[in-house]
Order: sequence, then structure tokens, then C-alpha cells
Amino acid sequence: MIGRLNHVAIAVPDLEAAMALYRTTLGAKVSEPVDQPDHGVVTVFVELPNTKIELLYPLGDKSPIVNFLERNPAGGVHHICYEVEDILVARDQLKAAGARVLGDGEPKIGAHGKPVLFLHPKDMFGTLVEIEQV
Ligand SMILES: CC[C@H](C(=O)O)C(=O)SCCNC(=O)CCNC(=O)[C@H](O)C(C)(C)COP(=O)(O)OP(=O)(O)OC[C@H]1O[C@@H](n2cnc3c(N)ncnc32)[C@H](O)[C@@H]1OP(=O)(O)O
Ligand SMILES: [Co+2]
Repeated sequence: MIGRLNHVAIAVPDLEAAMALYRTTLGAKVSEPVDQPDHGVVTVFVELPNTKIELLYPLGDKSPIVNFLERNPAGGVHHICYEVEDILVARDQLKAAGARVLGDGEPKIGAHGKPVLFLHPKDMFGTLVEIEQV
């Protein structure tokens, strides 16, 4: 079911500083910030030869990453995103296997303009997992 690793997301308390670290200190190609109001975050993508790093910053006080940053004030790895061919088939298989699909269970359009869903970290060995249909 899961395919390539699409991205690893890091929630950060200071987006400009994180962009400078990846762009200047680490010498990577870093996008400009994009507000994602449907998801309550601002996203920046760091392009790597074999995957991407998604830098996440809260957008609005109801952002789903506010609690995470309160628990991890210096920031931290927030989720990993795997690619799937058919997100509805994947969703139904995951639900049948007992995994909790977050939100209303219907895919939303993510940062790449593709449908995404999230699986509860408690069902994924402590890791918030995102699946993205590509
Ligand atoms: C533009 C879209 C973009 C894309 O790639 O296309 C994105 O990736 S958007 C990313 C932001 N959106 C989301 O993260 C949506 C899914 N997330 C959620 O619904 C929440 O973050 C949730 C439910 C995973 C956690 O919410 P919250 O922290 O408010 O809940 P709790 O405090 O009750 O936590 C419950 C329990 O889970 C542990 N937890 C929370 N977040 C994580 C995490 N990122 N990784 C691992 N574990 C996590 C938390 O510590 C609690 O554990 P406990 O042992 O009960 O203390
Ligand atoms: Co993501």
C-alpha cells in the first residue's frame, strides 16, 4: 500500500530561522512560506535529492500543531508522509486494520494539491502518519 516517502515534517517555533538554517547553514533549496488555511499551518518545503522536508508553523490559534509546539518548544519532527496510489482504498484498508483516520475521515487537499489524510500516532507506534495520493 505505501510507496515512496513524500516528506518528513518538522514543526518549528520560528519559521524564518528554520528557513535560514536549511537555506544558509545546510545549503538546501528552500521554498517561500505558503499559508494553508484549510490545515491551520504555514508550510515551507526543503527540496532534497530523495525526498522533502516540510517546515510547519502554526496559522491561527486553532492550528493542530499548537499543542505539539507547547510540548516541544524547540520544535521537532511532527509527521512523516507516505505516498499511496489510491487514498480511499488505502483509507478503507487502514480503517479495517483498526487505524484511526483523523478529522472527518475524508481526504483534504494538501500542500501539493493532492488528497491527504492523517492516521492517529497512537496507532502508528507514536508517529503521526500522513498519506498522500500521487
Ligand atoms: C498543508 C497540509 C500539509 C501537507 O503535508 O500537505 C500538512 O502536513 S498539514 C500538518 C498539520 N495537520 C495535522 O497535523 C493534522 C493531523 N493532526 C491532528 O489531528 C493532531 O495534531 C493530533 C490529533 C494528531 C494531535 O493533536 P493534539 O496534539 O492537540 O492532541 P493531544 O494533545 O490530545 O495528543 C494526543 C496524543 O498524541 C500525541 N501526539 C500528538 N501529536 C503528535 C505527533 N505529531 N507525533 C506523535 N505523537 C503525537 C500526544 O503526545 C498525545 O499523546 P499522550 O501519550 O496521550 O500524551
Ligand atoms: Co505533511
